[in-house]
Amino acid sequence: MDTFSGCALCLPNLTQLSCCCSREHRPPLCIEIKPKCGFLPSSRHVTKEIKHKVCRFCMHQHFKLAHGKWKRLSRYCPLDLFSGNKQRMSLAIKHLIEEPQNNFKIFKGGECIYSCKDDADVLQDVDELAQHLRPYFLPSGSLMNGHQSSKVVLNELIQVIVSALLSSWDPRKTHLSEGRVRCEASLLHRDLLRNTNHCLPKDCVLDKILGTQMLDSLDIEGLNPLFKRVEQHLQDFPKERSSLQIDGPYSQSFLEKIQNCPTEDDGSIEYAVGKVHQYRVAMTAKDCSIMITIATCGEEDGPVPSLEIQPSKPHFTYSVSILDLDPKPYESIPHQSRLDSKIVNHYLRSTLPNNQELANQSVFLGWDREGEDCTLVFHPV
Ligand SMILES: O=P(O)(O)O[C@@H]1[C@@H](OP(=O)(O)O)[C@H](OP(=O)(O)O)[C@H](O)[C@H](OP(=O)(O)O)[C@H]1OP(=O)(O)O
Ligand SMILES: Nc1ncnc2c1ncn2[C@@H]1O[C@H](COP(=O)(O)OP(=O)(O)OP(=O)(O)O)[C@@H](O)[C@H]1O
Repeated sequence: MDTFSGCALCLPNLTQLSCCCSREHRPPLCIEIKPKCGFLPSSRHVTKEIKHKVCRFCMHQHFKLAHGKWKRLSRYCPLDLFSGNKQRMSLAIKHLIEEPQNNFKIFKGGECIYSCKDDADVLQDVDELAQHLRPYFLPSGSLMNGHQSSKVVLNELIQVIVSALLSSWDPRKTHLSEGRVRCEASLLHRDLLRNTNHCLPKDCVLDKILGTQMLDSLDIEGLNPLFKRVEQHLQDFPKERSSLQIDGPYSQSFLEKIQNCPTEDDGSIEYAVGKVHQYRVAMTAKDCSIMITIATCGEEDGPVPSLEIQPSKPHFTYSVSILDLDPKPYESIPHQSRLDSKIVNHYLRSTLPNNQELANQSVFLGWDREGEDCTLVFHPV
């Protein structure tokens, strides 16, 4: 905790439900998912073809493993989760359960019962999790036991999470462009990727997050020159830092700068600032978490509107919230640019044998072996 910050946020405890209708007094379950970026960039500014094919999360996994952040590769792909296709979403959640890293946690009655434990035997953990979940998803008299019941229980949990992620009051759909929702690193069968209808219910939590993430329309490669334009402007007119709201406040007028940003680059500072602000908001949405809190509802609780997730299964009351929305600082943009190059170069080097030669040559193309930008720029004299 930053005890010098001078301010603090007081938030409700999202692992609990404000109104828990269960008479059985079973503690609520809360599933926390940090979904990360759910689309492939289509910006013409992207210089590495691989970024149009493999998503940032999947490339980043190899970088994280190499740098010791995690011991095992996660098979989770955010593009599966954001696809709107229930089969793909279920697999994405299954992969999160297998290797939660910092993307998946489960709380029971406010206490974390499942999260990343890098040294633990994962299989044992999953069985332990199933034991916790059994009373929520299997009838008390069920004769099923052992491995079979764990599978059923985890499958039920996955179905409930999918339903909560897709829940929306709006009957309309957001159709997703196919080229942006298929990641070549995802382990899903190509047919499943090809023959599915990609759409999310409008206004479901995934639709809201994805829409905000997509404010990053230029990719960091297209954003970088605009960041430099803003930097130059601030050097020339330092007093404008405050009116351009570079460090906030994140008020209505900040929102207007984002909404009213010109669609084409007219060379103005307004365009550059608008795009930088949009990028920072998108970064926040790429790093936020979803909290899904559920509690069992008995039939004796009577009809409670919109609380039924699956008609033939146990009924749950639920709430879906978004967490960790603190704005990403303006100063982090150069770091983002360097990190992007490192991740992509590392991926090309480590996974694609045919790119070995390209990677070895990369020092001449402007990247050293660590992926740092080391381009020599020759100016006319
Ligand atoms: O850059 P990324 O994608 O690695 O995201 C960072 C997260 O790493 P992750 O990949 O989710 O393990 C990182 O997560 P951890 O602290 O590693 O759990 C932070 O959320 C970081 O945000 P901030 O700089 O602390 O505001 C995140 O940094 P931002 O890029 O969102 O600023
Ligand atoms: N309102 C809340 N209700 C319940 N749990 C919460 C709430 N806010 C945060 N948490 C829990 O605390 C964890 C850390 O929260 P958060 O990411 O907002 O803090 P942070 O200080 O930014 O930490 P970090 O730097 O690790 O991201 C979350 O992943 C979540 O498990």
